[in-house]
Amino acid sequence: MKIVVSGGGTGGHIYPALALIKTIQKQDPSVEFLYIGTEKGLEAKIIERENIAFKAINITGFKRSISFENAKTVFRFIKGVYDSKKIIKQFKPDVVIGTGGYVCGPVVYAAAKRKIPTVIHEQNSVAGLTNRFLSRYVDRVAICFEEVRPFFPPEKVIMTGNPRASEVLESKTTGILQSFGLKENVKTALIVGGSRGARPINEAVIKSLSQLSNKSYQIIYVTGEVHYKEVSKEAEFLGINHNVAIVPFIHNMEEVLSSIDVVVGRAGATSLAELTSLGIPSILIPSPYVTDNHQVKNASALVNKGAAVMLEESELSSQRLIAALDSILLDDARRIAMGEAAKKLGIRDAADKLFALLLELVNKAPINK
Ligand SMILES: CC(=O)N[C@H]1[C@@H](OP(=O)(O)OP(=O)(O)OC[C@H]2O[C@@H](n3ccc(=O)[nH]c3=O)[C@H](O)[C@@H]2O)O[C@H](CO)[C@@H](O)[C@@H]1O
Repeated sequence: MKIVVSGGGTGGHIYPALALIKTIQKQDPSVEFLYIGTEKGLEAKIIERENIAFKAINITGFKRSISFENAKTVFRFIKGVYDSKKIIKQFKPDVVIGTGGYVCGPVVYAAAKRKIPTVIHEQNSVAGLTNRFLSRYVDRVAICFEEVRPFFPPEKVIMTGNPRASEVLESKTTGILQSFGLKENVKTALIVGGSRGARPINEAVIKSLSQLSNKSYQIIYVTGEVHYKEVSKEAEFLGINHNVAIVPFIHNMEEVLSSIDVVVGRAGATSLAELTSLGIPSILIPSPYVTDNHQVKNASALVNKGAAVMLEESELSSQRLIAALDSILLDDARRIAMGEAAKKLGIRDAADKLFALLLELVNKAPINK
């Protein structure tokens, strides 16, 4: 069997794709994959590290206001469809899956037009623009939140959950905290502003560093690649203690998460799938800069069940951040209750469900289409 996978821009669209690929490779090593992304998105770097065949097309997203850039995007979309058709004709996939981000648009559209079975995977509680457009053409729409169902043609929708929820479960590793220069038996918070880092979170964390470095708990603080230099300089100036480890990005997040007691982060859907799968309490600061404010809706699904607390970016301050961390890390009963509430929300067999959906489509498809 041959599968084309496409998804990109940010980690939230790429890691579910990668988790699905890894699950399928384990269950059927004969399956061949081709990943189609862009050179500029995070996918080029992430997929390259995994030894998966990768082809890039050139495409950008639409701007919300009318602009000359949008005219260029239309042209790039048409060119993207043309290039995707060529790649697809050559690779001859049995099924094509898009996991979000604008790169999926031309790839999945081209596949549907060539009558190849197609699936899109929507991670969020509000549908992304590309997935809304593609849902008219694809065979199935796999979702992770019930709230998103009404955005799509009802007969195509199937609840699978996010494959990353399955992957993080299998990755219990010991000695991870030591690899960050931290202690193994001390309560640990992970602070991370999504896959690209978030300046407003970084600003609040920098202001909190001196106080945090005197706490009985320890911190892994992921700045985001582009912010790392600036944050490290500030931290050096402040002379932080050895209980805070600062890194630009974590490539083995699935291993690290199993040693974490609380996460402070954005409310990206893939991160939330990981947290609920493992039952990790969280302090969520939804990004206000995303389509239809969907991170607030993602976060609310956890907050309403007692699995997370939400801090709006507009009310974020070092005092609030430290108080939220203290209230969970210094209160065992609360931390455990939040963790249990999170665990109840996890869909842990998501990767198997998504693979089963692909198989169903491939087996139904007429031969020699
Ligand atoms: C600004 C933006 O458009 N954000 C969207 C993007 O977020 P973003 O890409 O930040 O997505 P998520 O927070 O959902 O997922 C991030 C992924 O990257 C991984 N990771 C992160 C940091 C790191 O150092 N190492 C690492 O491996 C996480 O473990 C996770 O698997 O996609 C999500 C899923 O569609 C959406 O919900 C978000 O709204």
